[in-house]
Amino acid sequence: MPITADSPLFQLTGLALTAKESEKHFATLFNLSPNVVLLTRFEDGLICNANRHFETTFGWPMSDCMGRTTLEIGLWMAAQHREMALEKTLVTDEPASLETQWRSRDGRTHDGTLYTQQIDLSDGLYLLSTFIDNTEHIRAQQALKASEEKFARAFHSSPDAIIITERDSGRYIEVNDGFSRLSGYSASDVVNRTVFEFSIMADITQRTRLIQEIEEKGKVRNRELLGRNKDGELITVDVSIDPLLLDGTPCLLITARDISQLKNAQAQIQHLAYHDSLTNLPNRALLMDRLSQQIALLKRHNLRGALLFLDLDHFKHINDSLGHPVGDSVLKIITARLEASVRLEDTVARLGGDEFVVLISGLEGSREEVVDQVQRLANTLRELLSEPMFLDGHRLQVTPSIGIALIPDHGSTPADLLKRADIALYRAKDSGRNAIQMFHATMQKAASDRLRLENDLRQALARGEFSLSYQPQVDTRGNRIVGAEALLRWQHPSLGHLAPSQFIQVMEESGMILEVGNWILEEACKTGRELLGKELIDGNDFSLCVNISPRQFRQSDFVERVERCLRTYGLPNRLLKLEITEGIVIQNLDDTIAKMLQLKHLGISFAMDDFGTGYSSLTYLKRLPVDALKIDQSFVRDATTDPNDAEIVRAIVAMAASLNLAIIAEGVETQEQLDFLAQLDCHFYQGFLFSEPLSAAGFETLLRGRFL
Ligand SMILES: Nc1nc2c(ncn2[C@@H]2O[C@@H]3COP(=O)(O)O[C@H]4[C@@H](O)[C@H](n5cnc6c(=O)[nH]c(N)nc65)O[C@@H]4COP(=O)(O)O[C@H]3[C@H]2O)c(=O)[nH]1
Repeated sequence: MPITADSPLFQLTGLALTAKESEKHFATLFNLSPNVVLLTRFEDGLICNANRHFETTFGWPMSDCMGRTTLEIGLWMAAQHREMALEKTLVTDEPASLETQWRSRDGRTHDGTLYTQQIDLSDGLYLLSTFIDNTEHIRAQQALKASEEKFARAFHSSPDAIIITERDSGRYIEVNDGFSRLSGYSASDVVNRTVFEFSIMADITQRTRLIQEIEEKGKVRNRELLGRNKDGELITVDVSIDPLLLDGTPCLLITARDISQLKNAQAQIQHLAYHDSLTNLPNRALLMDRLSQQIALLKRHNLRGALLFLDLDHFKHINDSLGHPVGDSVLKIITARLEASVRLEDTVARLGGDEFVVLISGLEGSREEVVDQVQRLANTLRELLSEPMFLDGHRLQVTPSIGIALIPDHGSTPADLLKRADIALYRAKDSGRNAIQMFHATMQKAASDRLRLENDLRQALARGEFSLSYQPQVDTRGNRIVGAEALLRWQHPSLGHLAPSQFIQVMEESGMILEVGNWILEEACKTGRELLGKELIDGNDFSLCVNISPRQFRQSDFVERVERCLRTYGLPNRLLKLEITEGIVIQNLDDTIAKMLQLKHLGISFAMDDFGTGYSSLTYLKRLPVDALKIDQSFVRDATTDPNDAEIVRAIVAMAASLNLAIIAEGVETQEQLDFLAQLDCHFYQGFLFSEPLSAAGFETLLRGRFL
């Protein structure tokens, strides 16, 4: 209520004051009023007086607005507003109130409550207006409302469950939709009831501990808890809690998020990271983990364990010839057989491809007894895995090779043990496969020697340490040189000259034979070209024999490579004879035959090397388009002394004759051997008797001597 001249206070104080003093007093009150007070002429709003507050609030000093009307200075937002205010004063003597807006000099709008009252003074009718500026208050209220709305929206639309409970009683005060989604309970189900009446928190005793933690640390963040929904299902939730004071009551603001799916996904990822997807067996990472646990455990209990490293013999052939789906099924059957034959506490792992590892733990007894136990188990596994399996109409039999390392005898770290079991496996394979081999310290040396050899071999080609020797092949009838076999030589920087038998297999296994084999072919063709150019050999009556390893032959572009090489050196195709071994037919006979036919079509011929030492299947031989058989030197060597070998040589010669194949004997060292062969009508041979393998220059000299 504005203070006016008629106000009780004024009148009360006025009783004791003179008119002059009253006027002064009024002026003081007028100016000191915390509200805006304005005196205008009733009829037109001419500004007669305004207090300081008016001046500061609306930016109109008295000097600027005196003598102007309120409409002229734009105080009202609209002229009707003023009329409404005037009208209100007509119906009551009391100050009339009106919610309105006034505009300040700089155009800003002020919301306020306007009290107006007519004052009848001696010189006319006036309007005393008191404006209580509510702008800030209204703005603050609006901001509060907006903020409340914002929070209410955030509260209700949050994907997370948000719950407010009283801290001590556990009474639900408010829950959002997220809570209903998570728990299955609606707000009306729970509000005003306590958390103790539900089992939404699977273990309610945790609540006390959480409250304690809040008291100590001020909050709880991202705690993984178990919840239970209305259907009784357990859910894993991530919970954060903050303390809250509502109307003086300590409360808890709880946000919870269902992380069950996330946990499942995490568990799945974890599983995938530690398991092989095809067989679901533990993979290398998990095996290594279990192995290190086992090593510690066995040590503590003074027990032994064993690591069995298994690999399936010729598994690649199954994949290559019957396809990967059959290969996969074989691996699954092997997995099932392995799992069925070990104890639950043992681990069967797949390291990849056809490599499996069985970790046997807790073996008691003396070392001999443990070795015996493990060997018996390995043998059982070997027999079990070798049982035939029937897949896709195929009867398959896969045999394993098994390497064994004893824990802790053969290593104290997972890596060492695995490496040693692998070394033993390698030895088992080397000894003819389908075998079991226990690690032995001497194997370590062999393995590291082999590794060194492999590393040295990798650099041999680039360092120019390889060369080719040529061993002449002779026709006894006329003692003519009818060909030469190119033989690889390696001059090792520290070990000196190494025979191919010491490194060809390493090259074959490591794949280096592809690159080196290419080089051999090129080198032989280059020499052939030179000899031809010098007319030291007859393009129509000479065979340049090059050994081709199975892996080299299996290259998909092998035919093109050979053709390209011959073209590059301008060598007649018929000059080239490829020496293959029976190993070539182990894989995909049809493909081998197709490739051979392609090469034969180009004029290239084939000799079957080391005949008699391998499978020597007549079925293969009949189907393979070879031109010649080479009698292995092991038979030739003893043919004159051992009747068995003599018989074998005789049989090979007869077989060659009946299949219409040429025949050549290798390793002929004595005249006696030569005579024996001649008597069988075997006239072609190579061997020290005629010449050792010679360097290209040496061979050239030999040829030159014969032509001169
Ligand atoms: N005791 C005796 N030995 C004789 C006699 N005449 C020749 N030899 C040796 O017998 C081997 C004949 O070669 P191979 O049977 O193809 O057997 C070869 C062949 O399988 C392989 N090899 C050699 N060079 C190559 C090559 O360039 N590529 C491939 N893939 N394998 C090769 O290494 C094997 C051994 O080669 P080398 O050590 O050069 O041994 C050669 C040769 O030096 C003899 O009268 N008495």
